[in-house]
Amino acid sequence: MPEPIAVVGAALLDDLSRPRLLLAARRTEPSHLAGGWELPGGKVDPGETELEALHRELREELGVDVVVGEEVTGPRPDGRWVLSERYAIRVWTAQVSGGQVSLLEDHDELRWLAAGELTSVPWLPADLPIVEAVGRLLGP
Ligand SMILES: Nc1nc2c([nH]c(=O)n2[C@H]2C[C@H](O)[C@@H](COP(=O)(O)OP(=O)(O)OP(=O)(O)O)O2)c(=O)[nH]1
Repeated sequence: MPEPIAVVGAALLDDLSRPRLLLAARRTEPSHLAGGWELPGGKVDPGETELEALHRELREELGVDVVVGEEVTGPRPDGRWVLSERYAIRVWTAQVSGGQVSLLEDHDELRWLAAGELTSVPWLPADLPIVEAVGRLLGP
């Protein structure tokens, strides 16, 4: 099996120390993923670390700087979550430290969801177990 392409994503929380809300973003492309909700992020570019990629993607997509919290580890031995045959994602919690969350690229809607609202949007199927894990971090 070839190594999967590295993707990174942020479980952007309203407050890292007392999280109640998770940011969900609706994809605009490609067509087979459009309309599905995901965690902001994207592919790691050559020569970039995963965390550099995370900060870059959040600036590009949402126009924000963030403080990164803990990794939300997935079932793979390397902590990643399988997205598809080709892609696997590493996910970290994060909180906005600068700028306003805005729709700049790749998404056409954003929603801050409380624990009881996490199933109110159609997440991309691969994100469901990730969102479930993040949901366990959210308080009332
Ligand atoms: N960013 C992100 N991608 C996800 C999630 N769930 C999921 O299945 N994917 C898939 C969609 C894509 O096939 C792949 C990530 O690619 P991307 O399109 O977000 O990456 P990118 O911003 O670097 O895109 P590009 O520059 O190559 O167009 O992973 C998720 O929660 N976040």
